[in-house]
Amino acid sequence: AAITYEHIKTCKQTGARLGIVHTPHGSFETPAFMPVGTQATVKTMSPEELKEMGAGIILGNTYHLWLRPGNDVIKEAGGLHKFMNWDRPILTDSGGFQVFSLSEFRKIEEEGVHFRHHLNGSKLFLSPEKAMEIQNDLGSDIMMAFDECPPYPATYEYMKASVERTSRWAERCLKAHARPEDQGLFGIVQGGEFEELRKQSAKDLISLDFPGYAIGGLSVGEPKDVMNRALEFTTPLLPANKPRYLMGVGSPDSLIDGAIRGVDMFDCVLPTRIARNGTLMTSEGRLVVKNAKYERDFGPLDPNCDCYTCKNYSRAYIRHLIRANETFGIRLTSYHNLYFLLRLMEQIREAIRNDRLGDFREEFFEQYGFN
Ligand SMILES: CNc1nc2cc3c(cc2[nH]1)N=C(N)NC3
Repeated sequence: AAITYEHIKTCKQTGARLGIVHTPHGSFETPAFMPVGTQATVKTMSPEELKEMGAGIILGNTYHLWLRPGNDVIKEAGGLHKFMNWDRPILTDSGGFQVFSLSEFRKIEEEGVHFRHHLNGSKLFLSPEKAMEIQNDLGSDIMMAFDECPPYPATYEYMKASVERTSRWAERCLKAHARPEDQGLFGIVQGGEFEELRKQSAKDLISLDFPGYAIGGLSVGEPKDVMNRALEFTTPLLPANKPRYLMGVGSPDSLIDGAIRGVDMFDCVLPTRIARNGTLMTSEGRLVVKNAKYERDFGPLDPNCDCYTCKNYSRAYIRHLIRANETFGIRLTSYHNLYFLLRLMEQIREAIRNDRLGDFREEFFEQYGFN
């Protein structure tokens, strides 16, 4: 099989697990954070810098790459790995979420979704088969099934019909899966905050025997306790010998709380997105470097960080670059934020090794300033 999960151990203090995911382009340790490279680049970072900071796998996006430059172009280049010069694992999202979050969308039918291009308004159509064809051309190691991503909140009735359709679409994705020996296809469990529907969705997808499962429909504006409760009754439904991927998460506290609840893989645009306006994640909490109080602060962004940015540049200098709209500024802030999250995942894995992730959560929350 293209994707296999190796369980190393489960933390004795929490439900967190330490593992390794093996893919055709190499392996990565879990729990893992996956930097997002929506348009075939993790914004402002080179592949060498991503490797230097320890990124084991990155994300690409079916929706965006289909629209621009086109999956045909990337296929002709020899696939996404060659096109972007990244020889480690790549996971591509299926476009399900992007259609519902980006496009003024028209109509969901059994066949697929009709919607308008989010940039030029032209009419478009995505289906399970089309999403699989695009990901096949991209050549990603992990493909995501094409699912319906209901808005939050949604009624039980709407969510029930949506889950049943997502299960039918998952089966169609499996049928359209051209190269299962080279690419792994993950099913996406939906069902919102309804335990019965999460159970139904998980049951349907497990019967299709995917090599990994994502938990979708979260991190869509629901309160954190709703997300944590949904995780508490969803992750135990999923097979212990396969990776569990919580889509679109997240912030440092959500990564720790997701790992504690048995999640193995995470992705989020947060680190690079907030970096672009000079907001940094540091060991003492969030820091907005444009703030006047840093004008003559010649210390590092984070005194407890040993990343390239923190070893070589000051808050004053980075503040200046960001205010002057100098591109080098967002390179430095992006590098630090990604490094911060990747190092947090290493600390989480270390805490699992030492059966103390609960204690680590207390220490981190105290220092970072979470409640
Ligand atoms: C940022 N929050 C977020 N929630 C998500 C949920 C999903 C997703 C992407 C997400 N991102 N992709 C899917 N194909 N389905 C579920």
